Amino acid sequence: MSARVVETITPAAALVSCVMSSFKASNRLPSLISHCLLSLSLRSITFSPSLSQQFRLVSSHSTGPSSGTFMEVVKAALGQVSATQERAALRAEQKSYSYLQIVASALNISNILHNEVAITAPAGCTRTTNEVVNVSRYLHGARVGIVAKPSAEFVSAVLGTWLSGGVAVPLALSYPETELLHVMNDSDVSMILSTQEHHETMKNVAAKCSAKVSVIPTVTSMPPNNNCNEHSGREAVNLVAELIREIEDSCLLKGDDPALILYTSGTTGKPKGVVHTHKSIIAQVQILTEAWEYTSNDQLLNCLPLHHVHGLFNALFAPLYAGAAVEFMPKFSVRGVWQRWRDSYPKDGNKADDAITLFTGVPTMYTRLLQGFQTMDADLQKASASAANQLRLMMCGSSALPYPVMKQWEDITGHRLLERYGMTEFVMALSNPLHGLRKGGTVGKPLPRVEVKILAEDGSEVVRMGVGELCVRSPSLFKEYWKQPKVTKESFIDGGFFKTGDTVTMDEDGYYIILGRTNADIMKVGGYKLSALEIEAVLLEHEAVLECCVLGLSDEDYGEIVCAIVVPNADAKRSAEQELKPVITLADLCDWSKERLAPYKIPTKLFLWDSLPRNAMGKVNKKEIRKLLEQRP
Ligand SMILES: Nc1ncnc2c1ncn2[C@@H]1O[C@H](COP(=O)(O)OP(=O)(O)OP(=O)(O)O)[C@@H](O)[C@H]1O
Repeated sequence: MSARVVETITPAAALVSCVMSSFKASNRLPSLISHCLLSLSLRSITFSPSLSQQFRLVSSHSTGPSSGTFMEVVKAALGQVSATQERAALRAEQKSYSYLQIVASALNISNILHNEVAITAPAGCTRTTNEVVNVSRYLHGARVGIVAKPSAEFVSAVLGTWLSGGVAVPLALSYPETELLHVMNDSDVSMILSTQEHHETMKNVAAKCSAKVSVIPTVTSMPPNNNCNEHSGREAVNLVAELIREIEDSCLLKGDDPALILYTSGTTGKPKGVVHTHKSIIAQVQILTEAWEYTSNDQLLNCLPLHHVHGLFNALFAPLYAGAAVEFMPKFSVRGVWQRWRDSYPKDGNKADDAITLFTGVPTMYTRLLQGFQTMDADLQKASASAANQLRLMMCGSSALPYPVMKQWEDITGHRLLERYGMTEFVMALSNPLHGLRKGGTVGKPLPRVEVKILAEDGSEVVRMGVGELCVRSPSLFKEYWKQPKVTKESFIDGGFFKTGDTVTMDEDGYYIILGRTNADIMKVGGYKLSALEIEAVLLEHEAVLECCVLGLSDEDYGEIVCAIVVPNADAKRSAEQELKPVITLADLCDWSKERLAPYKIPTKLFLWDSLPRNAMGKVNKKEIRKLLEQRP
């Protein structure tokens, strides 16, 4: 029996059930790519009856495993596809890209990788290229760095890497060279796929770590006002036939093989490479699709970077998995977002064909959108609020959503933001419900198939309403920290629960409350353990406060003291300037806080800043700020 047959027998059963149940895949799929490509191809290709006949002809001649195996199911499913409109999978910069175009480009990239990366099978690998026919593309888990703004090119580079048996390493465009080199050296990238605009820069960087660089070819977009038939005829048939061969090749992958390495933001230490497998990725997209009911009727506006899980999973992989369309706005623009919503739902009550139905963002995005809203005239405000109201779902996460922002957003748009909690290592674990009560200040309950527990410092399990470290077990859990077996081992407790490093508690209804990163947000002040997030939430209610950051500074007497950094809002600044007095003093703040905070939680140090230094995900690196403040004379 050939190696291919061995590899494909188990997934075959999984795929049968997947196809039979309207493409809701089972957990045993061998790789995300197989499923994505299956769904993509099924949803996108225009088949006239004659084409279906042609296709059956092609497929029956293709060299695949015998009847009943993985590819037979795909071929049968494809053969049954009736005439459907070719729809957009992605939109960016006024262009639309069909699923088929993305897939075609992924195939192209797979060819580039095949030609450029000479890979030998690692020692101990039983799946050598000699054992099977037509698997010369297989990269045996070689890392491929991807440098592209959110675009069709980015998506096809990831899919092309997976098709080739490579591991995708999305690289941040914003990284300074030293950080980029750290990530590239740490992950040992063999090849960088970059778009033309970053090619020269990447050539210079890659030369320093002996990686090759290749340009991601521009993905062909759909012709304007013509949604179908661009790939009709033999071209489509040939593409699909090639796609099938690629899927066959990708059967070499096991679910447990690495697919993706994402680097943590480094807010709690040096960035670590978090390795996700095909299995953990498919599990996560299924969980999100189920929890938030993503469907092919959805269109998501994605303004997030794609080297973090929020932008990559919640706002790209999961919607694509569900057959939805994703529209990129690579540079978040307050005007642009409001405008896009107004275009989706024009005043006359109509809904545009490409109307956005889903939005997800970090809290600072909503703060900025609210500021933008305040600057509009009454008519524009009315149109904007009404348009936003018509989206199906608006979500928020990556850091704590301040209650005043949530409240104001709901007052204006009618949407109670769905706040959820996640982390690079397991993507998403807790979420407020799609249906049912969304509680401000909480991140809801475990998502489907996710288990959590709270552990006290002595390792005992904390019961209801107690405080401790959140531990997560989920099919979406990462496999390991790249090349850090010791750190990986230390991150898990018995039973396979991952220690998040976040201190949490639970309210009377079983909703989880994030108190913050144990080593950055939990302050030890004179014997009390205080949550910086809790104090921030209160200070944000002050009328002069636009943003704030609370952290503990070392102190000889108390261990730590509570320090608040406040960014005042424009109104407060203006009236302070007119009255020639400070926007807010520590004495004012203490006075105001007395009725809202216990005495030991009231800040004893205050800084007024023009803005807070935030990373691409809107997060403040408190360790860096603390270092800076403690170094001051
Ligand atoms: N809704 C939320 N409310 C509060 N905190 C959140 C929320 N969602 C995510 N977080 C915080 O973000 C963290 C995960 O972010 P990420 O995986 O990017 O790691 P990081 O803390 O930014 O970087 P590093 O792991 O390097 O420290 C969580 O552990 C939690 O502290």
